[in-house]
Amino acid sequence: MVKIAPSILSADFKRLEADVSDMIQAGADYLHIDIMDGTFVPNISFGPMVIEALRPTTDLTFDVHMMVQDPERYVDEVAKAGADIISVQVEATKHIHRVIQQIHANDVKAGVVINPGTPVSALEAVLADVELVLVMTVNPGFGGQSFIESTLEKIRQLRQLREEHGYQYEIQVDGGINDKTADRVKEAGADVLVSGSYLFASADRAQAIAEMKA
Ligand SMILES: O=C(CO)[C@@H](O)[C@H](O)COP(=O)(O)O
Ligand SMILES: [Co+2]
Repeated sequence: MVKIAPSILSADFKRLEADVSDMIQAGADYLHIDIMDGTFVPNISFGPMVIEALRPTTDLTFDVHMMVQDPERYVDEVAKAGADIISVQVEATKHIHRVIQQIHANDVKAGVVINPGTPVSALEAVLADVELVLVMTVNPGFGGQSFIESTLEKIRQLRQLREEHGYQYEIQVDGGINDKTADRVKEAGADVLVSGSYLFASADRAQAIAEMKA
């Protein structure tokens, strides 16, 4: 069964703790936390302080998606704040292998992320070293965008490479995931579905999560 990771970018920040706890009750498997720096992406969200504030409220897996230029500058701080998984964009660093080592040195699982315009081949050399591969199904920076069809093929490729080589990573998708697109990414081979605007706007979040998992 797939895992569901609500993205708190779409939460109500004035009642963040309550919104997070509501999603946990509703059946979330991971909490997806988007850090945006205003340089790698044209938006600024929040930093490690928010992770630190939420950490004592739950044991749920904190899945941190860093949309930050040169993420090596902040990985240690994000780990110390309480991340369980840290994923970095392959386009944002000249030293992807070194950043993965840095994440692991903090006893945190490492993920790598590719934008819709980046091919799977850009991370082939590190696929054996990571616990998660995130295929962006929208261009990163904002919630509420439409799913990009051409990303489905990359999910299939990652599934095939994992089978061929015995790699261990989970395949995660992020952007435009709702009741309709969920079935398509599952069929292509995704293991973890990130969803922000759709889940947070659902009148019955438990039902929305259960339907996505089904
Ligand atoms: O990383 C990002 C956006 O860059 C995401 O995690 C969004 O928060 C997903 O939002 P929806 O597309 O599901 O509304
Ligand atoms: Co994200």
